[in-house]
Amino acid sequence: MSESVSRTLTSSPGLLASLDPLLREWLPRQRWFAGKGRPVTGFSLVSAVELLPSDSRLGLYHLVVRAEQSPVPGDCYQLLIGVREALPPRLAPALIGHVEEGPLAGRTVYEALYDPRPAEVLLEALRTQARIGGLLFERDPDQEIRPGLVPRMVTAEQSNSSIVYGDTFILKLLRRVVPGVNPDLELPLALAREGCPRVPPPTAWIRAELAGDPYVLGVLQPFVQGASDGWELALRELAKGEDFAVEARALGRATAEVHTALARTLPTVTLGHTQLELMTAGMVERLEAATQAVPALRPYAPGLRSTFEALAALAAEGRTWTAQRVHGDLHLGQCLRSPAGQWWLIDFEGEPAKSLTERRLPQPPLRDIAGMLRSFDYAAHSADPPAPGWAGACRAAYCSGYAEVSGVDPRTDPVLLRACETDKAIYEVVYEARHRPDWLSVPLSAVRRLAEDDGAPPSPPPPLTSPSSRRPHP
Ligand SMILES: Nc1ncnc2c1ncn2[C@@H]1O[C@H](COP(=O)(O)OP(=O)(O)O)[C@@H](O)[C@H]1O
Ligand SMILES: O=P(O)(O)O[C@H]1O[C@H](CO)[C@@H](O[C@H]2O[C@H](CO)[C@@H](O)[C@H](O)[C@H]2O)[C@H](O)[C@H]1O
Repeated sequence: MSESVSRTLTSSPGLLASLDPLLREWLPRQRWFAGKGRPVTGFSLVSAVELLPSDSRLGLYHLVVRAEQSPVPGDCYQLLIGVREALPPRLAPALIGHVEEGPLAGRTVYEALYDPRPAEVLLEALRTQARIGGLLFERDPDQEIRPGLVPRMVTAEQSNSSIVYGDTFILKLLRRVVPGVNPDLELPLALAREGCPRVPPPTAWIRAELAGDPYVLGVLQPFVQGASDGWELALRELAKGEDFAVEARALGRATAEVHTALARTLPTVTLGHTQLELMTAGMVERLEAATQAVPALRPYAPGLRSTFEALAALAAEGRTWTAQRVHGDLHLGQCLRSPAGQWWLIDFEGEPAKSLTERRLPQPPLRDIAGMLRSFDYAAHSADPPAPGWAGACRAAYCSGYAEVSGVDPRTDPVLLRACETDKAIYEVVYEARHRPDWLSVPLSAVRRLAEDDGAPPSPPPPLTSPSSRRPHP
């Protein structure tokens, strides 16, 4: 490995103190900062590794810091901090600030991922399977990484941060990090072992042992070149007044391929009365918490609760369900279509708001299906004017595609499907209220429909190929 990467130091004591005022201001503004709405009251250092010497022209620190948000315990974040005398204009958007005192006094610190050199350092460490301080850069021995791939930071709105290398690989660096097995690495590795072609197989990853706990900090995967995500494609078709049912059906097939591979390779369990009680109790609890957080939900709470009660009633009659590992946060933005027309599923991290333990629990596959059904509805209701007929055709085609591969049509289980969709719509209301208040009306409109409907099961599966049913403009 290169000379520059080989120098590792633990943090000097004053490092975090000198960065503290700058990070307090900068961190809460980041899209991936999970603790929005509560001020950061301080930082504690979990780990510091100097990847490029800070007394050189360009320094680079890898930090894991806990952002205290008293009185609640704060989250831990992975930061890559570049250090320079001054920032060239092209790096202006990456500025964190000018350090006043401490070991970096007089220097400028910035978000290093915007800068090609620090990004190259990470890829080089993965390529050479470096061990730097507590950071373990590991690679699938059967996959090669060519040296010298040119990095560029992905600028899309993300929960984490990604760098594309030469259109060959994409490295996702997790931002809010928690100890334990991370499904974003665990599930794609399991699917790769199973030979599932719908998920890019991890090439390399960054792990760390921090304060005695194991962490996954990043995953490098093949980059699907020229791909568009399902959300962009759906909006494009909607804007043209075009049907998306053919793609929705292909997405249903891809989802079923992933589910069947996961069920083959990882344990499945039967959910009986007790587990179902726990599951519905969780749904009701999330509803209660959501109505506290978002008062606009309150009028709909009784209608939404009755959906969960219908599920509890089925369980009480002795109905059981099979649960397995699932994607956990499936929506159109997590699906990539290659120029050759193949669909890939990405981002197996699960819902960021849930604990790692919850995200790794086996779930009914209808959880993911509900996520995608919601996503068609999201696209249709973010269009102007809303296009519920378009969403209906996509939802039907998606279920049909799923049934073709798995042998199970999701619509034959309407009570659980409706409960999962309702739970997801409630999650989305909270997510939007916290991250994108302008979008709140989209899941709220679904909540209104789900609460006002009397819970009658959806109509039987419609034909696979229906003509474009986008509602004409009123
Ligand atoms: N293997 C890949 N090939 C091409 N683009 C990808 C790949 N993985 C992710 N992306 C792009 O990067 C974006 C962010 O990836 P994602 O895993 O969803 O991150 P996050 O967890 O931060 O939301 C995706 O929306 C997609 O556009
Ligand atoms: O992709 P992430 O893991 O960051 O997921 C989070 O953000 C998503 C938005 O970017 C959010 O998805 C919601 O909005 C989508 C449109 O932007 C829509 O397609 C999804 O159906 C809807 O849930 C997701 O919920 C959140 O976890």
